[in-house]
Amino acid sequence: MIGLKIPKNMANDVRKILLNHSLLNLDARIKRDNDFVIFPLNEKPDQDMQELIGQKCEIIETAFEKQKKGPRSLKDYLKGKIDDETIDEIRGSFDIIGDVVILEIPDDLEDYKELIGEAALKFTKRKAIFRKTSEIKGIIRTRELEHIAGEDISETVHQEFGCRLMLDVRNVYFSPRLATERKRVADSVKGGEVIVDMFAGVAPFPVLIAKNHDVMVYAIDINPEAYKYAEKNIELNKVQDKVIPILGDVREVLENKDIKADRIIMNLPGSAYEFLDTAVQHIKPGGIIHYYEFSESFEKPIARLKEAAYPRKVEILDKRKVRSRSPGKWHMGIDVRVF
Ligand SMILES: C[S@@+](CC[C@H](N)C(=O)[O-])C[C@H]1O[C@@H](n2cnc3c(N)ncnc32)[C@H](O)[C@@H]1O
Repeated sequence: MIGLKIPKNMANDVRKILLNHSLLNLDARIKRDNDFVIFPLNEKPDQDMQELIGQKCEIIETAFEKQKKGPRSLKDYLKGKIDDETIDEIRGSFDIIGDVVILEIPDDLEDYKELIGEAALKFTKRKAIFRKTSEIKGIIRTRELEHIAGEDISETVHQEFGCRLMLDVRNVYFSPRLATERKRVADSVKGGEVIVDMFAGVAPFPVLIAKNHDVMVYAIDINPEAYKYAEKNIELNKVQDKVIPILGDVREVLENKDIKADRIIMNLPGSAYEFLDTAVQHIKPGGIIHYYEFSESFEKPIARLKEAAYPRKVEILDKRKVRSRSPGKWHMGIDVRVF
């Protein structure tokens, strides 16, 4: 069977990436020794995935023991009670944030919510299970949640690429699904940069960047709760001398500060376009904007970027579908250099 051999200290983060991309073979047992972990894979990861995981990974051919019998998956726990297709849908909706699991349960399974919650609790071995009861909405981008199993705790510490991120899932925006996007951006940073995260939330981008580079990051957010956790996370990750948290509307904050940035992060995909003029005013010649937008195609966000920058010239460095938003619509990421 194909295995992915990686140094032990990377195992936790890589396991999450493999699970998110359905690459981990759950029927086989992970191998471990003092220095390395070997994950059993369903298929060989493509080049992009291998680069993301890191250069220290090695694809090898090796034998794995079979997993012990007993309920291991959500399907095993719910067998005979809910049909397999619906369980797959619920499983696909899982967001695991620290000790908290957030999942989606279709309305017609309302009567089974406690059962599903208990199964999710056993399956994930986390502390609290919440059900999504609204879309992400409003300026601060939070959603309503219903507690369905375990302890009713919504504050937790999530681990991501060596960073510890404290947050309350009820009061702030946070998506573990953006972990690989954050890593991609952080990996492109160079030492000495001045960076502005215009919509920083609990500061996952700034903390990851500052942990790995000698930089100065301004982490701005309008949500007082997100600001509070950003302050905590900066302290938890010991990056106080590199990240400055600022509470306020980014337009007003930047209007009163003479900041010129080498890099600006604009992860507010529903309305970041309204703030492009501010970003262009504060980006240095040759600086990079990481711009995000919900869109069906790349054309619209690219046209908006060009229009906002005019008469300055832009170079599109990269464009990608970060994740699916709804059928036909994507959370697009565009990296652009502004001259
Ligand atoms: C989609 S979240 C992104 C959070 C963070 N970048 C992350 O990856 O987790 C967008 C954030 O923008 C903040 N926000 C919305 N409008 C804002 C504004 N005008 N000025 C500053 N922050 C704003 C929200 O409070 C929210 O935390």
